[in-house]
Amino acid sequence: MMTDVVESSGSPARHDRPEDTNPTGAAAARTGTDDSAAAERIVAIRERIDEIDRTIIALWQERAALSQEVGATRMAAGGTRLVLSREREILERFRQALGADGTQLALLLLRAGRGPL
Ligand SMILES: C=C(O[C@@H]1C=C(C(=O)O)C=C[C@H]1O)C(=O)O
Repeated sequence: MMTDVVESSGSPARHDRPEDTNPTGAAAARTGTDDSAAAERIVAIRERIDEIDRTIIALWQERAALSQEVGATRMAAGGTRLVLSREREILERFRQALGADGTQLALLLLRAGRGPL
């Protein structure tokens, strides 16, 4: 029978799984499965995911600081705070590499570099 489960994203998803086979043990609480081989692999993959996330956060912060420094340097020299042609290049780079999500990501990156407008 179909059962409703709430996945970690918070959105409900439907699975063909009898209620009495829902994973319920301690490993399942951490990884979403009672299968020990799968749980072990998931834990290993998550270590790399966590490493990647730390790198992304550090790079995000470095980029924002550099972008703010460019803006401050330019304004101190009498230039503009933003250069829209350069921003368009960056949006296009991310769109080409990642599609529509890339555009959204680039918009967030550019916003982080601007600080409050
Ligand atoms: C960092 C710069 O200044 C601003 C910020 C940008 C960015 O975060 O990439 C790009 C263009 C400018 O609007 C730059 O001109 O390179």
